[in-house]
Amino acid sequence: MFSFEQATYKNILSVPSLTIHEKEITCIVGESGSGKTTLLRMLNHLISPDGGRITFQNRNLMDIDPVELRREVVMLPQTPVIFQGTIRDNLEAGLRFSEKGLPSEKELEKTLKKVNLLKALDVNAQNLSGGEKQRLALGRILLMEPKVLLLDEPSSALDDETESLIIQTFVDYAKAHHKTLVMVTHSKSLAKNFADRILQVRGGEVHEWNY
Ligand SMILES: Nc1ncnc2c1ncn2[C@@H]1O[C@H](COP(=O)(O)OP(=O)(O)OP(=O)(O)O)[C@@H](O)[C@H]1O
Repeated sequence: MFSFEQATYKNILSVPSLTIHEKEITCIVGESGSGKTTLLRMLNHLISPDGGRITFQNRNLMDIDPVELRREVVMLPQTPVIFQGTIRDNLEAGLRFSEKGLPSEKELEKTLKKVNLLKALDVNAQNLSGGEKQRLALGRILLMEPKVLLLDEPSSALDDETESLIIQTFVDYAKAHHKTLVMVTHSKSLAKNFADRILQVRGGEVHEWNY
């Protein structure tokens, strides 16, 4: 689905050859600062390689309109983006951005239940806790129904229970809907539990980790 060909980024990453397969759960592990987030950001073209190329469904990422790409390849960053306004505004934001139709009231409420956010749609999103904001951002992504979900490890500000809930929700969703999930995690045991394949970033290189 994604293919790296001699792709390099500054002196941070050098990836001569790497394929990320469709409908698999790929976990990315590696020490802090090794380049895991950088790798994830390359997949939805938040940054582009300064050498070589990356393809998505056999098309060079450079040739794909970023709005079109991010309709299909959606990232949940370490610290979620929360917009001014209500929970409803925030749930609808992704669909507005990707120029998709807006969901019904019922769909919005169903999504809140899915991510275990038991709040009214008209609540001001700024007043939510860190974990609730993370779940709201997750709900926004689920509504977009992208082909590929990119999950950067939820910030360490979250308690373990909330973190595993978010990851579990992502994994269940990806499995049930045959989505491709690429997930950064510091936890090798978590990766072993969930991943079809584990990639390790180390010394600027990316290798398959066979445990
Ligand atoms: N745009 C950039 N320009 C220069 N250096 C950068 C840039 N982006 C990231 N870096 C550096 O590249 C390295 C890898 O960063 P990255 O965020 O990808 O690591 P990580 O493995 O995700 O770390 P963590 O587990 O701590 O989140 C770090 O040393 C970081 O400071």
